[in-house]
Amino acid sequence: MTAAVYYEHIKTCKQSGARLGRVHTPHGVIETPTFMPVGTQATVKTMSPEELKAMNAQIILSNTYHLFLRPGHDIVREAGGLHKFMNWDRPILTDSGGFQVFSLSEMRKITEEGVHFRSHLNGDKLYLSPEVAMEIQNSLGSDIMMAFDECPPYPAEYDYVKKSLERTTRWAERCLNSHARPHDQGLFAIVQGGMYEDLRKQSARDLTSMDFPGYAIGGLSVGESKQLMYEVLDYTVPLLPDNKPRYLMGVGSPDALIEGSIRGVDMFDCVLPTRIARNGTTMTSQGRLVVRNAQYARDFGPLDPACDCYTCRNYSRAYLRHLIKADETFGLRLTTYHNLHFLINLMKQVRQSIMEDRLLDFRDEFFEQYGLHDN
Ligand SMILES: CC(C)(C)OC(=O)NCc1c[nH]c2nc(N)[nH]c(=O)c12
Repeated sequence: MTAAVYYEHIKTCKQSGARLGRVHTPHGVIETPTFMPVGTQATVKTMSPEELKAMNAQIILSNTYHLFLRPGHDIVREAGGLHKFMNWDRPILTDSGGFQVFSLSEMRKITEEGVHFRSHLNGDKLYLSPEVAMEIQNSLGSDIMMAFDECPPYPAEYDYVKKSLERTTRWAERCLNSHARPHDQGLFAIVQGGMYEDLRKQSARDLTSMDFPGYAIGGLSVGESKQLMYEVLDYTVPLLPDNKPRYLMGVGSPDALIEGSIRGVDMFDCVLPTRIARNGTTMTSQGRLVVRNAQYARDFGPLDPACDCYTCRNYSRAYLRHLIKADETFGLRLTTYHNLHFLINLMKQVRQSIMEDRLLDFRDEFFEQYGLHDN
C-alpha cells in the first residue's frame, strides 16, 4: 500500500540545484515548488474556494490550534471534516498548534507531557500534547498533518534550543505512535535547532531516522536576517532525504520563496500576502506598492501592468485606493486576490525556470525588476 502522501521527483535544475516535483495526496497532486495560502480559521481571509481555484491555489494551510479553540474539532468532524466544512476539495495541510500555543496564548506551562495554556479568546484553561494534536488533525481530516513541536523564541540560548529540540523529537515520535490514519493522512516532522548548525544536524538526523512521509523546517523566519536564514537552509536542507517533500514554515516574501527554492525547498506558507493586503500593501512586478497612498488617487491604470489577474484586469489603482481608504471589504478582497495570485504565479515561473535550467537567471531578472538589488 503506497503511503497517502509521497514525493515524486521530476527533475533537478542544472543551474541552481532546485528541484521540480509532485507531492501526491489523497485530495490531489501538488506541483512543487509551491506556495500555500494560509486559511487559519478554515477560510483564506476574504477569498472563496472558487476564487482560490481560479488563481490555481493547489493546497491551503489551516491551523489545529485555532480550530481546536473555535469552533472545536468535534464540530468539524461531525461536519464530515475540514474539506466538507469549508467546501475545499483540494489538499489541506494543518499546522500542529505547537507554534501557535507559544506565539498566541498567555499563561502557558510546557511539560514533557504537553502544554497547558489559556485560550487567547476567552481565557479557558486548555491543554495540547502530541496525542491531542494528532486527534484534532485526524478529526479535521487534513491530507498533511504536522507533528507537535516547540518553535523556540529567537534569539535563544544554545542549551534551551538543545533541550527544546530533543523534546520536539520525543514529541514527534509520540505523534508517529499515535497516528490513527497513516494511510490517508501524511504526518510531517518539523526540524528545529534554532540557528545552531550542530543542533539543526542533530534534529534532522534524529527525525529522518524515524522515516516520516515529509519534513518541515521550523524555527526560521522568526526575526533572524534573511542571510542567516539562507545560511541555516544551506546546511539543513541537504540533511533531509531527497525523496521526501521539504516544507519551509512561515516563509513567503518573493525573494525568500526564490532563494528557498534554489536551496531545494518544495513547499512554503506565509500569512504575508493576505495580511499586508488588508492594509492596502500589494506585491507587484515592480516591487511593493502601497495602493492606499495619495499618489494613486488619480492613477487609473491597473495595479500591476504585468499582471493578468481579476483585480488587474478589471480595476484601477484609484478605485482600489478609494475602497481601502473607505474601509470597503471589496477592496480587501481585490488586494488579497492579487497578492495571492502574484505569489502563486511567481511559483509557476519558478517551476518553469527549473524546467528550463535557468532559475539563477530568473532570480537575477526578478530581483532587478522587483527592486531587490541589495540581496
Ligand atoms: C514568525 C513567522 C510565523 C513568520 O514564522 C515562524 O514563526 N516560523 C516558524 C514557524 C511557522 N509556523 C510554524 N509551525 C510550527 N509547527 N513550527 C514552527 O517552527 C513554525
